[in-house]
Amino acid sequence: MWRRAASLSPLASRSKPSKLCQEACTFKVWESFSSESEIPTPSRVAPYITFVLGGPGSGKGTQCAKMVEAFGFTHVSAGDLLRREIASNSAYGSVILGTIREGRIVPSQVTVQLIQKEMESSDNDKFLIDGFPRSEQNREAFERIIGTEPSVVLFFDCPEQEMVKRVLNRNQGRVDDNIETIKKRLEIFDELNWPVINHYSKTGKLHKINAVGTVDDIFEKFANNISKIGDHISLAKLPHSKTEHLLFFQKQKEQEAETTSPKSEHQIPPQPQPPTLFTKPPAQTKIQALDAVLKDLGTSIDKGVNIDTQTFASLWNMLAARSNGVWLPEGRAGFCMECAYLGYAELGLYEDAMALYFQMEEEGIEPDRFTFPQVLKAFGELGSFRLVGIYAKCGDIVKARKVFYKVANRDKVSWNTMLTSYMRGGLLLQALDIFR
Ligand SMILES: Nc1ncnc2c1ncn2[C@@H]1O[C@H](COP(=O)(O)OP(=O)(O)O)[C@@H](O)[C@H]1O
Ligand SMILES: O=c1ccn([C@@H]2O[C@H](COP(=O)(O)OP(=O)(O)O)[C@@H](O)[C@H]2O)c(=O)[nH]1
Repeated sequence: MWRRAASLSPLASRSKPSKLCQEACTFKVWESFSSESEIPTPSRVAPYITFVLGGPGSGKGTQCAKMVEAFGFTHVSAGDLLRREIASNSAYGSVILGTIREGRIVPSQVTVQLIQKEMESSDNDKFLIDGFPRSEQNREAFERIIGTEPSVVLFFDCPEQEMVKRVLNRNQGRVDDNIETIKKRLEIFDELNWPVINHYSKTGKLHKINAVGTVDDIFEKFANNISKIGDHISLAKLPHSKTEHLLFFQKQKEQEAETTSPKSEHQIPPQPQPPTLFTKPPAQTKIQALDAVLKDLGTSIDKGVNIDTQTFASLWNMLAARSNGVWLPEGRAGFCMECAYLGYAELGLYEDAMALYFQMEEEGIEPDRFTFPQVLKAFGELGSFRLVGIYAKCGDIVKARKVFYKVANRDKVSWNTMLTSYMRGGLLLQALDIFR
């Protein structure tokens, strides 16, 4: 579930002097804006968020528009949201206008709140957040208020000269597309955006894209980078022409509709299945992409970086590889299973998580320091008698028995479930045996 923090805490106390404090300096002006009434926390699956970073004119907006058309992401441009706020003549419009005209950054809570509203008004769960976060304060505010982190961060790397040329030719009548403001924006970008880029580089989420070249060439790199982490696009299947994009996206939607919507009202919608190991491997390109991601994550974990659960969940989605079942690269089976486990647990799919845990146990994979607390949590959330039931229903009496004997306080329900399982399996002697 993705969640939001209950309140917006002022940024002023964390700020330092100099340009770095410009957000905080204007905080008072925005205070009332950010104290709007809270909207109840939505009950939704964690969204798949991609931050799209890059200097002014690096081509973020152009590429995001293409991703929307081709793969159905929802494009949330922070700059567009702010310009919309100005156009709506809201009480804060004129202050936002002044900030943009000077090439400075609008206080984090204002932008985050606009992003939040935009995300909540969308039915989609795949977002490209363009031109945000522009500072560490932006990033921290997003994490605190929205309560989640991006799965992927893309950085469009473009030389300054090229950016200036593009912005001056943009011709959209923007108040900030003039040489003075561009200089200021580039200065601010250098000072405040690099720490964000470095942060995501350290967490292994950052993918740098060379933003010089034709729009189509860059798009291919952009889409490939997103597909490395997400399960939304298969690298091997990535189409090239515009018509192919549309057909591909249409097909994806149809497939998704088939797997998610019940055929009739009596039919139970399909539940995520625990992974089946070592089924048919996917195409070579996908194997390489998976290997690269796993290597990155493995290295980060080895270095002690705490990989966030959203990434684990994304990895799990990727590993599920839909119709092919799950394919695990050699030597990383344990790691992948743990990721999958954490993905399940984080999504609240405790039954699946526990089923996978027992599979891991059978494979001789011990939970590590990240997984173990989640195993305990899943046990607590699920109640062990339900596990006995799950196994009994699947006809796996050996596992059911194992769980049953692991539970210290066996209650009436667990005794009954175990007994019924034995009876159902025709194991009368074993059924009697549990009373000894
Ligand atoms: N690869 C490219 N080569 C040349 N011009 C480009 C390229 N990508 C975008 N542009 C143009 O550069 C300008 C800035 O692009 P835009 O997507 O608005 O950048 P950003 O959102 O990063 O500020 C636009 O006029 C756009 O048409
Ligand atoms: O998260 C954001 C995004 C944008 N802006 C302001 O909006 C301007 C335009 O941003 P946009 O992303 O639209 O343009 P780009 O910099 O990509 O050309 C920036 O210079 C900032 O003044 C901001 O304050 N916070």
